[in-house]
Amino acid sequence: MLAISKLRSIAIKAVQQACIACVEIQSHLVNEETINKKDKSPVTVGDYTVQALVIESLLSSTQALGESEYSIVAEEDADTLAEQPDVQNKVLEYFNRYNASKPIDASRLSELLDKGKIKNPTTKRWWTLDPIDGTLGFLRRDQYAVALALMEDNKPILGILGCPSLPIASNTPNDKGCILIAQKGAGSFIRHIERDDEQPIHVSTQSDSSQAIFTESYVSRGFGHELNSKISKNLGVTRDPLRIDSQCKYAMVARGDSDIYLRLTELAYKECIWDHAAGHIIVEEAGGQVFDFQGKPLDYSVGRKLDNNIGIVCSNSNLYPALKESIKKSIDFKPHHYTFTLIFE
Ligand SMILES: Nc1ncnc2c1ncn2[C@@H]1O[C@H](COP(=O)(O)OS(=O)(=O)O)[C@@H](OP(=O)(O)O)[C@H]1O
Ligand SMILES: [Mg+2]
Repeated sequence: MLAISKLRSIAIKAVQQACIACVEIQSHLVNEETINKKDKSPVTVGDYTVQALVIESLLSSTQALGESEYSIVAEEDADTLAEQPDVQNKVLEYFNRYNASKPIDASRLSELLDKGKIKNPTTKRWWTLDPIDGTLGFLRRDQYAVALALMEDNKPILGILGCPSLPIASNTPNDKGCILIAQKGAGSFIRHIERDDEQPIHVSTQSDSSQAIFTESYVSRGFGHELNSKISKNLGVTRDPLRIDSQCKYAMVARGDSDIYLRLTELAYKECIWDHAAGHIIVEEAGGQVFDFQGKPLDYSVGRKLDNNIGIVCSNSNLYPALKESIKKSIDFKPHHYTFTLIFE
């Protein structure tokens, strides 16, 4: 099996190229290039182009080193794209521009995209990819991320988050575009999209909950923001939350710009694994905690969704115990986890 350090470089290269493509595609995006998937979430030329580019890059880099193919679990597939010939042509045009040495046709494009369609990985190591996490942020020209994780025995061992619109540091707001990287047992790092040097990152040491900085989704889905404000009130938080799209929220906690990220929108919603695997290991390797609302570890062993988990609790280590208590005070989970009620004083 390939050394993890080799796969780390391969994954960074794939995400770096994807980020460059995202920036260009975003600058040319017009509404016609947005179509609706069955679930009505917007999928753009960007999502398909990036999924195909990353899969092609991972396959060719690992194959060149004689490694057998790893399963890939990714957000998009070719079905909706095939119904939209104009969008498909645009995706092919972009793909072949970035992959000029090995141009492909529509059928190979579908084949590449559909590699990500599997329900359950069949290899010990497997990739999970969200080509554009935070599609709404991408369309709004705000925050989004290319999220790639390598799993081994159903746990993340590598996480790469490409954040093309996120400033490399909070004190240099105009210097945008960073990649966060974590390898199991080797820490978390940040690098600029256009530079090779990496700096270690750590979660904050904040232990005064009144000063804690919460981060939550930009859009409030279900009872999301209401629940978070309940929990932060019970924790004694006094500051307004940050609202950011995508796994950039994990990035903010991992580098200490935020102390807590909470996510629970409705009980019936099951989180997609590609929305969490990369951010999860990046926060853990930066010294933070990632569990669900009942304190359970995230279980990536049951297919494309976190079916055994309820929501996400991500925090620096100092605040985690008090946060758990505040969650207990704010939500009453009923037996068998079928329902819960927010507790109002
Ligand atoms: N109901 C509900 N609850 C929780 N999560 C949901 C829900 N519906 C969708 N999604 C997934 O959320 C991903 C975007 O999350 P964000 O936190 O970036 O949302 S937001 O843009 O800030 O509102 C988004 O990922 P992308 O599709 O990659 O953008 C979805 O996978
Ligand atoms: Mg996506």
